[in-house]
Amino acid sequence: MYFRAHICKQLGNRGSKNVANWFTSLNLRSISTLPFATIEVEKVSGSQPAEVQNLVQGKWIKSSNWNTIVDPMNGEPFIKVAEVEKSGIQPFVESLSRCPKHGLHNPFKSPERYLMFGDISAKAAHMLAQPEVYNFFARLIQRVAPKSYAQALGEVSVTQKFLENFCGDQVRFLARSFAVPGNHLGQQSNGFRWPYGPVAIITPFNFPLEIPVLQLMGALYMGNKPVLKVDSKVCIVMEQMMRLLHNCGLPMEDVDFINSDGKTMNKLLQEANPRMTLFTGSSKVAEKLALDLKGRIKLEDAGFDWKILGPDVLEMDYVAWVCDQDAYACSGQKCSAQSMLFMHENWNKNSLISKLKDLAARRKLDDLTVGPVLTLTTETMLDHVSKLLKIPGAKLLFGGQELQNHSIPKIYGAIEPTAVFVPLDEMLKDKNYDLVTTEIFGPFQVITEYKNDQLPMVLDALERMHAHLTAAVVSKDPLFLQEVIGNTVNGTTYAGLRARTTGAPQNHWFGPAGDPLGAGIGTPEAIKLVWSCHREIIYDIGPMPQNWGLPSPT
Ligand SMILES: N[C@@H](CCC=O)C(=O)O
Repeated sequence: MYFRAHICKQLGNRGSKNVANWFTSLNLRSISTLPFATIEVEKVSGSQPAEVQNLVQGKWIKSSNWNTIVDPMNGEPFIKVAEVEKSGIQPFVESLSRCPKHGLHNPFKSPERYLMFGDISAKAAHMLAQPEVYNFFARLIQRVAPKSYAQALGEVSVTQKFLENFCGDQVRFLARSFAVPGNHLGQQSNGFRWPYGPVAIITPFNFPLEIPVLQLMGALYMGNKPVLKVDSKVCIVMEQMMRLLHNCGLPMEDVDFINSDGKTMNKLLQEANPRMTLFTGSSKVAEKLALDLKGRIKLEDAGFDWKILGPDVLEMDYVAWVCDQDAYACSGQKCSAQSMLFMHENWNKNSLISKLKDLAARRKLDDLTVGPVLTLTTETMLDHVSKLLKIPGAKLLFGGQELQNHSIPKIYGAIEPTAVFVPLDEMLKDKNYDLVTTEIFGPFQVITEYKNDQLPMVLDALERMHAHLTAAVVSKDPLFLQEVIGNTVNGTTYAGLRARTTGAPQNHWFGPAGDPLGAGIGTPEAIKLVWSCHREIIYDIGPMPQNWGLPSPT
């Protein structure tokens, strides 16, 4: 993306220090003059808390129930979210119910809306490419889901590029149909992409902009009417983005935006009965929703994502750097984060671990290259480390300590980038396997080692895992890549010397495989699969066969 290249060049000239300060010191147009924004991102604080509202039936509404969000960096209450209570869901239920099953548009109804969304995407992409706008969103993401400026900007960049991809005619091309000649004159079958109509989207805290925008726009493009719920801790980002989209022409009534607790959302889903719900988040909630919604759901849930370093040791510094980014960028809070590294013994002989340790030591709270963990406490994570260290042969490779000199509130976690070594044979034992493969959504990974003849054990470990989201096979040997890819299932698998587990841009399908409920995000295939179903219209218009006579019954 051109603005990314521009920024990187600037950053290169200045070093990566204090990037946020550098941006705020730029002579940017005052944030309050952004045509859509209702907040000033640098001013949101305990003394000037921001408010987040709900949108239903085309109107922004407050609520008498305010949920206070604390600043993850210092515990100050800094955002007030108007949360809809159970008694307040009726307008949302009515709004969804007004949308028929055949959607707001489809190939036979209001096709001009496909073009309208092409225009909205073009305008929104252009707007997000303006420095004052992308900086606004990158900083807002940093305020609520602390990550480095580069990581926050990466999220804005993926979103901007995604919108560019669906400008002009690209939305209508998503609904491309096909025709197959029939058995006789006048018969022809046509396959169409059909919307579900009323739908729901539930998204997590870790990508406050990228995940909701990509899913929301996909839902809209295909003709659905979504109600969107984003994790309350970060919902302010999407609330502001909704305002940007309205500014770019999105009709106010096309999307409802709700803030509530999980129970209220569950009640809304039960009563409004959306035809499809897309859930991105933890496996536990996903399983409950699948039951409650009787399977009318698609999921992008947890990933215990792994990387295998093959026997050929090459480009050690590069591979070590990718491992560090995959395990610890965003403090390990990506669904794609590297949770387990299987390293061929040749890498261990070549000091990979000491390189990983040095790279992890560069991370600091000042620039948010390591920061608060929003779903686990320090105690829970360190407790997990101690349990792993009781396994025979296990050892702490680095980390394992609370961050120093921080004011991250106790409800959140704050640990150094951490790696624990667990021997492969111990990991595979039934009594250890579940513990070793428990996903810790923080700056934490397990590292293990294998020898040439132990690849089947590694593949066995992978076969026994439950969530199959991202994976990386690092090797130049095509036969090795073939062997590992052919015996595994992860939906987004990178293969080759530069393989990674994280950082999927909008042009890579991102989603789990091996699960009929698995959803995808980003690409045209993901949009079509998640947000539309197949409808076949078989035209059979005649003429009647010559000399047709009444056949015997069959
Ligand atoms: N692009 C992000 C994932 C977004 C999730 O749906 C990554 O690669 O970690």
